[in-house]
Parts: sequence; C-alpha cells; structure tokens
Amino acid sequence: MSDAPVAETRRTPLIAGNWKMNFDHLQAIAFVQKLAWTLKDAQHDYDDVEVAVFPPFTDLRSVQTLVQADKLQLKYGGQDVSTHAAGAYTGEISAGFLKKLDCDYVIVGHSERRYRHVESDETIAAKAKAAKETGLVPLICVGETAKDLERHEPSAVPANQLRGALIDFKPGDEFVVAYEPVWAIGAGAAATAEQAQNVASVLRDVVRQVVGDETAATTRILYGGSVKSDNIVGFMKCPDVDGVLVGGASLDVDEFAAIVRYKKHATY
Ligand SMILES: O=C(CO)COP(=O)(O)O
Repeated sequence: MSDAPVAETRRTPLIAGNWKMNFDHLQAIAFVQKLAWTLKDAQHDYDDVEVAVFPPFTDLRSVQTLVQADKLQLKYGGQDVSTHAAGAYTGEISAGFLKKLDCDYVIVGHSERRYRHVESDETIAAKAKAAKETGLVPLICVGETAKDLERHEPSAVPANQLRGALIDFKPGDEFVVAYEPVWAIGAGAAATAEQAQNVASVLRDVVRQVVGDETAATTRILYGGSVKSDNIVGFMKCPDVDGVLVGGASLDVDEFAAIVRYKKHATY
C-alpha cells in the first residue's frame, strides 16, 4: 500500500430502493414510468445523486427495457445472487445472468436472507466475490439485531459481518456497504442519525483495515431501516453516511421521489 496521503474524496450519494418481494413486472413498469415522470423536471434537485432500484428478478428484464429505451438515469440490480456461475442449482440466479441484464448492482447479505434463509458470513462473502468477479458492484448489507444489542456494542456485529464479507476484496475493488440495524427494518422507527454515523464510521475503519485507505475513502456506506422523506436529511448530513437503502417507503413513487430529492427539503 502506498504511503501517499489519501485525497479527500467526494462520494456520490446513492439513494436505493429495495422492493423486496413486491411488484410484478407490470407493476414495475408502471412504477418506473411514474418515477421517471415525477422526477423529470427535478434533475437539478438530485443532479449529483445516483438513484437505484432493486426489483424482484422477474421484473429486471422489464426495468432494463424501460431504462434503456427511455435513457433513464436509473441504476438497478438484483436482490440476491448465487455463489455459483452455472449448473444444477435449482432456483438460483447467477451473477452472469444479472450482468447480461445490464444490472449495475446486487444486494448481498440482507438481514432477511441472513436470518430467514440462514445465510452465513462465508456464503455472503462468496456471493460478494461472485458479484465483483462478474463486474457487478455488490451492495453488502450488515446490521445487528435487538438481541445483539443486549450483549454487544452496536457496531460489533455489523463490523464482524463486514470483515467476513470482504475477505476476497482488494484495493480498487468497488462495493457499497449498507448498515441496516435489523431492529429498525420495517419498524417505523429509524435509528438516530447519531447512531447511524457512529456505526458507519466504525464500518469505514473496517474497510480501511481489511482493504485499504483509498478504498475506505471512496466506498459508499448507506443507512437503511425505516428511512422516509422526513428523516433522510439527518442521515445525509452524517459525514460517513453516503446514502440510504429504502424498503417500504421505496414502494410509493411520490415518497421515493421525495427521498431522492432530499436536498430540496434540507438546510445545510
Ligand atoms: O430492509 C430495508 C432495505 O433493504 C429497510 O426496509 P424499511 O425501509 O421498510 O425499514
């Protein structure tokens, strides 16, 4: 690693909507069209903000067609990916298939997969590796449960999860981290901006230790868990929070558009 000082890097904010298992492909088409229409004349409100959606697999081809036909400034990706490239893995979707649909990103390690589908840190590391080796940017989710908080510091579990996910990452590899405290997901009550900042700064240190200084300076760390248009500004003011991963509120076009246009209601 070079000894040169790390230049202060301005990270492009990322506003991402995780649709989870909502919207079939016809609903996805209607949503993306309405989102594009709603944001059409508001480009100046989010000119330096990247916007992404994570639809179910069956919607991706329709979203791709709309984005490419209408040249929309919208990124998209899968909500999960197989650790395998191809073969006898019934029900799995490979990183190559997602890349073929021009996906930019893929979510790995969402708590709904860690806990409901019992995915280990090793599996998540393998998924993140499969994604990056295929040219997708993995969006690695980490976060502690309420039970974890009874026994550990808030950052302890997310930091360990991130260390586990990054074992194959080297300087120059691109990835995004999403800090999603499990107790705040779908709860209606988000973490405070201060809580999000405290954990995000520890996660940036983990990236620094595991991958390197420059990667830590350029990697975006998102907050997720009950984000809405009326609390996003607090998160976006945190020095180590570079965007949000939105669940429920990303299913309402007007609300999601208001989140994307957060600078409009912010006084910095
Ligand atoms: O899990 C989330 C995004 O991945 C957050 O979900 P909610 O915004 O519904 O709390």
